[in-house]
Amino acid sequence: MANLADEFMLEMMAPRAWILLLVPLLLLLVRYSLAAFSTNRARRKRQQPDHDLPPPSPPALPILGHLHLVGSLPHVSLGELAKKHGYDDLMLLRLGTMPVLVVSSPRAAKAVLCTHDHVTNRARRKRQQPDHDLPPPSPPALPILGHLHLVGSLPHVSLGELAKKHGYDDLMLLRLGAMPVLVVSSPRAAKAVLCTHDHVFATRPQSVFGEVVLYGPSDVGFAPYGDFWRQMRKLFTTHLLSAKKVRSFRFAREEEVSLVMTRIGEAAAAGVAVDVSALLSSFMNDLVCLAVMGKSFRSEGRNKQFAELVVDTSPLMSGFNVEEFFPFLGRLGVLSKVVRAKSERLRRRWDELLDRLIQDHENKYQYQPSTAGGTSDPKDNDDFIQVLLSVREEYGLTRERMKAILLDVFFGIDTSASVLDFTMVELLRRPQVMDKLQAEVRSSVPEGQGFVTEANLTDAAYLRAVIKESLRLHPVAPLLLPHVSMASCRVDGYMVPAGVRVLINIWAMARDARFWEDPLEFMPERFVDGGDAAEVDFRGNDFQFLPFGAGRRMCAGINFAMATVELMLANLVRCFDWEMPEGNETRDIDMSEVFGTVVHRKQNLLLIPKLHM
Ligand code: HEM
Repeated sequence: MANLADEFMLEMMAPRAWILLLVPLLLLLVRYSLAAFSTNRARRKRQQPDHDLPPPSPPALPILGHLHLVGSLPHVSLGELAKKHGYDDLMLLRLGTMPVLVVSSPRAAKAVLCTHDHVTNRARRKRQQPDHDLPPPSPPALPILGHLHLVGSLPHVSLGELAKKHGYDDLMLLRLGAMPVLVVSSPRAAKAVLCTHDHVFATRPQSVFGEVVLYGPSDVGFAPYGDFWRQMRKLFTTHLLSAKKVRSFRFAREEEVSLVMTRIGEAAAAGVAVDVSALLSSFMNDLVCLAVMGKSFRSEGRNKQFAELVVDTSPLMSGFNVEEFFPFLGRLGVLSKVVRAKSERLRRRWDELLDRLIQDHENKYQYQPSTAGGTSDPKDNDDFIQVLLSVREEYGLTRERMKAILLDVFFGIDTSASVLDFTMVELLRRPQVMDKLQAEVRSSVPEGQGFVTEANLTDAAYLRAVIKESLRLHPVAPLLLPHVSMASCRVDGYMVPAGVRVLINIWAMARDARFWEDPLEFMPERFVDGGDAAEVDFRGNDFQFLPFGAGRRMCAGINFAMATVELMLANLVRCFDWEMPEGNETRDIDMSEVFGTVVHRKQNLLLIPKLHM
């Protein structure tokens, strides 16, 4: 045995035996090392991938992708799927056409949400501070209607609420039927549209109404932007409604106001209620008739005919008509025929009244174009028809163009009457404001003087603040008149395509707590010295307050409107104290509105006047 052991030991010590023993051992070692190396490499590759391969995906179906693998509880089914395939960290799926990365481990979550957070945030930031070619954001839409079902009977209110709900505080792109509409809800975006890019947004939409009732359109308010509009606007602002011309109508205004005060005085003496809303409308109508025709046709009933025509025309002007949202319906014929027929009927009624008036003027004044420049200079006290006849050569005015311009003047009636109506209601609801206003106006008129004149009102700061506050809380054109983009344009970082209708929601901006203190309170004090909005005016430079618009298409009748509203309001509060009819409280006054080109209160205001003097 010992020999055998010795022999074995000797064998082992021999070099050949060592080699024989070592080779299989080495082979085994290499195999294990290689196996360990390759598994580690695969693990490492999964753990710290350093290649351009996408994350792994389970097998997918042709169109559905992995959609059929996602159950009603996606967190559960995605968890099970990842586990089943061993995709413990990341798994790339395709749900329909949408690629989706599923993150299932803390390490991968840290990589996405912490290490590479800037990549995901960049996309979010891009949406928040846009500087790209994307259109403005839109809420979800329905297939054919688009967002039409979201616009209620008071579009300024529903559009304001919609913008707020989705956080689209500046711009929001809607589709009303087939029509793309940009809704502007912040002063910054309004400034971009009406000031910075005013030249791009200065045109108006086309409509059957404009084509038929406004002869083309050949007026100022609805004419497309261009040389013709520029000429008509110049005519309007230099000859019809310049500050000088408005001053020259001062006595006519004072006379019309005194007539109204006399009528109210009679009601006061009889102790009966007055329909203040109706009275204000007929006052504005009579005043405009006087400005246009040079004399009142009240007794002949012609003033009333104009008033009725304005009321009948108003619904077609609002720009919220079905055939405009669905032009294909128009092309089918039925709808456009109805609208056209309605417009033609209105146009015939306007023609009948205006043609006669213009003809009378032509016969009476025998207008001859002057030799030099083809113009005879209009005089200060000429009525509007006289003015138009005297400059017709200079401006190339046809009979139709004259009528279109006169229509714009008539459309202005409604605005001022509605402003006065809203103001009276707010004053009744706030007796302290009424008292303060009455004190200011009454103290500015010398004792013994009958009615308030414009000369008495030069320092009436509170009166102006009251009117401003009324225009802020109740802008009578809450979406302005519609503008249209003439080219694609970057607004506030978003790309607005050409041909988009633009609505500026001045109603929402004037009630936005970001720009106004206690925005829903009627507080004229904000506009007087020391108030937080003392420097804010409505002349188109303060974009949180745009009752007359801003830029090129801003209201052309602002001087005429303000002079009239101030004088009428001053007389109403100076000559009378006002009470609600028996059994009614001021808190019962219905503030609901009716939308149109001009917004009105739904119910007429009935009040009992008490003579002050
Ligand atoms: C308080 C009364 C009034 C208010 C609140 C008012 C308001 C407005 C507004 C918001 C616009 C549209 C601006 C835009 O689209 O950017 C406008 C346009 C216009 N307004 Fe007035 N308005 C008033 C009275 C008048 C009066 C009395 C007249 C004429 C006698 C008049 C003539 C016009 C005209 C011609 C335009 C169209 C301007 C254009 O497109 O170039 N407005 N007005």
